[in-house]
Amino acid sequence: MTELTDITTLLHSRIRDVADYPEPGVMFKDITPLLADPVAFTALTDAFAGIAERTGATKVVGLEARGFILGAPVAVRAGLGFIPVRKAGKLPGATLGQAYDLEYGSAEIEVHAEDLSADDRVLIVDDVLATGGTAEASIQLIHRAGAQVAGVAVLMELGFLDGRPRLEAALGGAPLEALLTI
Ligand SMILES: O=P(O)(O)OC[C@H]1O[C@H](OP(=O)(O)OP(=O)(O)O)[C@H](O)[C@@H]1O
Ligand SMILES: Nc1ncnc2[nH]cnc12
Repeated sequence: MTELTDITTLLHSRIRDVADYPEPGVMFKDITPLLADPVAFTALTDAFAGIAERTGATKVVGLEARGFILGAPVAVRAGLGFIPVRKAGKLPGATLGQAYDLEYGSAEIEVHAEDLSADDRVLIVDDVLATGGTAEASIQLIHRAGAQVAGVAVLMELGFLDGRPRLEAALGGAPLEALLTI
């Protein structure tokens, strides 16, 4: 087995399918088994940190909540600052906000405007790319804050929900890297 096949197999084996959660018809991809396995979690962190280095990122943005768990160790490993993009109403300072729809509902995300500047190239980290609504809204937020998007890195892409074309349009040439496609 090649190294790439190895990590793909390992990560895939640590994702649990939960049918009809959080609502009927959704196959929920649960990453908690992966988080509980230090070998898999470290391999994932290293893979994302490699993407941060290759894309010349200067900051890592994590998308609440699972993107915080995955993104914060990536920032530390890559020696970069971490910026939380939070669900609306959770950040105490001056924020920029963006509404969006996702596979099971709608929401609004916010970022502290002062956390990003025109010099920044941001790698957005999350666990799942589904419809692409969350990642697209975060790209819009980063652009509105005046910063550049270095790329989007996700653990898994749910290919049947067609998030990629939508996101690639928003990314304008920056890479969308999915370690697994389901
Ligand atoms: O591509 P999309 O259709 O936007 O869906 C993907 C998003 O949905 C999930 O987050 P969720 O909002 O459920 O929040 P959580 O991490 O707090 O559980 C997931 O962690 C992604 O952020
Ligand atoms: N099917 C799914 N599993 C886990 N997280 C998700 N976010 C959006 N859709 C999801």
